[in-house]
Amino acid sequence: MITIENLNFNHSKEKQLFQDLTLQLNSGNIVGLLGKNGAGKSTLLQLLSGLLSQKSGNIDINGFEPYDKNPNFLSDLYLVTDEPYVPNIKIKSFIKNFAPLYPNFDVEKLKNILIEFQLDENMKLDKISYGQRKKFIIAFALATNSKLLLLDEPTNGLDIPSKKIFRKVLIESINEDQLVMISTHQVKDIETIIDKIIVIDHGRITFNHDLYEIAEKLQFKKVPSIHNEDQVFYSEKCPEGYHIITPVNKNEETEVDMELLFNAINNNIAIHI
Ligand SMILES: Nc1ncnc2c1ncn2[C@@H]1O[C@H](COP(=O)(O)OP(=O)(O)OP(=O)(O)O)[C@@H](O)[C@H]1O
Repeated sequence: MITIENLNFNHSKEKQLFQDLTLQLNSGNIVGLLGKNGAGKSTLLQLLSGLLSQKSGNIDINGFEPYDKNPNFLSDLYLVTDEPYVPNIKIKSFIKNFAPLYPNFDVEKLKNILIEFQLDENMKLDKISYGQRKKFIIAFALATNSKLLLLDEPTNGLDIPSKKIFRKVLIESINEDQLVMISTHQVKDIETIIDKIIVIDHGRITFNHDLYEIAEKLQFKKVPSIHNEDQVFYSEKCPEGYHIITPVNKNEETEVDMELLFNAINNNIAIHI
């Protein structure tokens, strides 16, 4: 669905951010795009949505080059930015004006998600909180049924119950034809819903694996002390002892602790998968 080949990009007057970046992503996945501040997550989402143009290299999304801004491409893509721009109108006017731009828009789905998020169609978008606006835009994005959903820090500003509802409505909403990319630092917010992790650092992809591969190859445990250091890829001290990442032993699978894994990758620990 997405093929990126030898992508080179820098913001004007800035040093090179992406250098020969190559990446292939298929539909049917919810991808967690992780990375430290300034790693290039938002820039990558802007390149994929055609807001920015690469300096060289190719981006192909279902046969479209994003920066060409073909209407058929734009009507099958939704980018939720961290600070979504919304006009000063009621939710119902927003739906009336913008839903027709998306041929697969599902009004019933939107209404159901608005109920889940406790939003009312008569609310004015400039009179609601940042978190409520964010929830509305997430609901709208899901209702477009776009093949590509790009969510930049979607859980920023959401309270704890709303984060749970976000995960629920996302999982219920998407199908195998869609690809969802969620950029975040809030690893815990998305660890139960993503099936692939991509980590970028200084514009380079430093980790790109499916969850099932990680669960098959690594174990995440809490131990009182560390005995065999050779067998431990990464450890962090905790009140009960240590959180550790080890290779899988005797085919015993554990739940992936994404925050621990992310910390290990950020500490340049070689994780063998
Ligand atoms: N409009 C811009 N003009 C110049 N430089 C920019 C612009 N936007 C981003 N950058 C720079 O590009 C790099 C990548 O920024 P980007 O916003 O993509 O990172 P990010 O991973 O999304 O960070 P964060 O997690 O803080 O949102 C940073 O060094 C940033 O300073």
